[in-house]
Amino acid sequence: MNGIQRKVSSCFPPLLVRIFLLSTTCGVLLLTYQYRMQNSLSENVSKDGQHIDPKPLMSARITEKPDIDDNNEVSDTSSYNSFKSKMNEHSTNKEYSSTQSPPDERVQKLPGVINIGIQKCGTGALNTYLRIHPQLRVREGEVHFFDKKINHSAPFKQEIQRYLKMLPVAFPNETVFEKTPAYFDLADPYDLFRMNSALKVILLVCDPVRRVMSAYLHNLAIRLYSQHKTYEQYVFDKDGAVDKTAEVVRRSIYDESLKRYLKYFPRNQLLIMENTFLLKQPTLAMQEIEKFIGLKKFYTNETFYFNEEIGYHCINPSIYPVHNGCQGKSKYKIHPNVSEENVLKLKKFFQPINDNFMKIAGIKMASLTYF
Ligand SMILES: Nc1ncnc2c1ncn2[C@@H]1O[C@H](COP(=O)(O)OS(=O)(=O)O)[C@@H](OP(=O)(O)O)[C@H]1O
Repeated sequence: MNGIQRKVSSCFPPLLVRIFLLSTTCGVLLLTYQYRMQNSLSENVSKDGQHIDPKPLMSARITEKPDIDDNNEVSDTSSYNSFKSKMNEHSTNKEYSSTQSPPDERVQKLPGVINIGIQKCGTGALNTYLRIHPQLRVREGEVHFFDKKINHSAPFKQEIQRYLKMLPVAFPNETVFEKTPAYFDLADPYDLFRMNSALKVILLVCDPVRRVMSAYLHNLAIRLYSQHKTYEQYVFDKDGAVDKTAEVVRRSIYDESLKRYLKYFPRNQLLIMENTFLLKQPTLAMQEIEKFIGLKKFYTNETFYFNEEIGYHCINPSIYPVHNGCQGKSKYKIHPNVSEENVLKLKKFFQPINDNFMKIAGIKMASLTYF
C-alpha cells in the first residue's frame, strides 16, 4: 500500500461498519416513506368516512379486488374503471390546461338504483348496457350485501357504512348502480328501503319455465348441482310432480317476493320489465330505464348491434370494446330439450302464480301467459 492509499483507507470505517450504516440508512428512509404514505391516505378520508379528498386520490392508486360473480366469472372492474376515467377526461378536460389534471371529486355514495333480479332473467345484460351511461357509476360484479353480508345483530347505520365501502366512488353528478339478483327473493326489502327510501328498483322478469332450466344449467356450471343427477331429478319429486321446494323452482315463484317489496316501496319506485323487451328492443328498453332513473337521454339505435354469432344484442365496440361489447361466455348457454310433458307440467304449475304476479304488478306479460 502506498501513502495515498493508506490515507484514503484510514478515512473509511471498516467493511462491517459500512454495511451496518448503509442498512440503517435504508431502513430509516423506508420507514419515513411508509409513514408519509399512511398519513396521506388517512388524511383523505373525512371523519364520517364518506368523503374522499380529490388530490391524494389522484396520486394514490385505487386498487379494487377483482370480483367473482355468481357465474364464477371475474368481472372486468379494471376495464370499466379505465373506460370511465377516459369518459370523465372527455367531459371535464376542457376546463384544464394540458399540464393540469382535473380534480377528482369522487365521493362514496349509496345507490340511487338497484337491479334486484330476477336471477337468470338478463340482469347481466342490463349491467353491460348501463355501465356505458355517463351519469351512472356501476358496481361491477354482485355485492350480495342485503342477502348475505348484512349482519342483523349490528346497528343498521354501521352496516350501511360497511356497505358503502363495497361500492365504487362516484362523481357528484353520477348515480351509483348495483345489481344483485338474489335481492328479489333472498333479501329483506325493508333493509333496502331504510338504506334509501327513494331508491329506484328495477326488476327484470322472464318466463319461469325457461328460468328453471337457466338456473339448473347455472347451478351445474358453478358445481352446486351434480353432473350425476338429471334435470328431472332436480325439478320433479318422486311422484313426478313439480317439486316446489327445489331451489330452481322456488326461485321461479315471483308473486310472493313482489308482494314483500310492495309492502315498503311505492309502485312507481319499481320498474318491472319483461326480459324479452330488453332482448328484442334494447334501445327502447334502455330509453325507458334511463327515463325511470331520471338520466339524460343517451341510448340510440347506434348504441347496439346484433351479434349474429351469439344471437344477442351487444354494445357497439366503438363505445365499449371489452368482449366486443357483449358479456362473458357463461351468459349465453344452449338449453337442452325438455319433454313436452314435463314442460306442460311446469306451465300448469306456474300459470296461477304468474297470473297473481301480473295482477299485483298491474302488467300483462306474454312470456308469463302460457294458455
Ligand atoms: N342481451 C340480452 N338481453 C336480455 N337477456 C339476455 C341477454 N343476453 C343474455 N340474456 C339472458 O340472460 C340470462 C342470464 O341472466 P342473468 O344475467 O340475470 O344471470 S345471473 O342471474 O346474473 O347469473 C341468459 O340465460 P341463459 O340463456 O340460460 O344463459 C340469457 O337468457
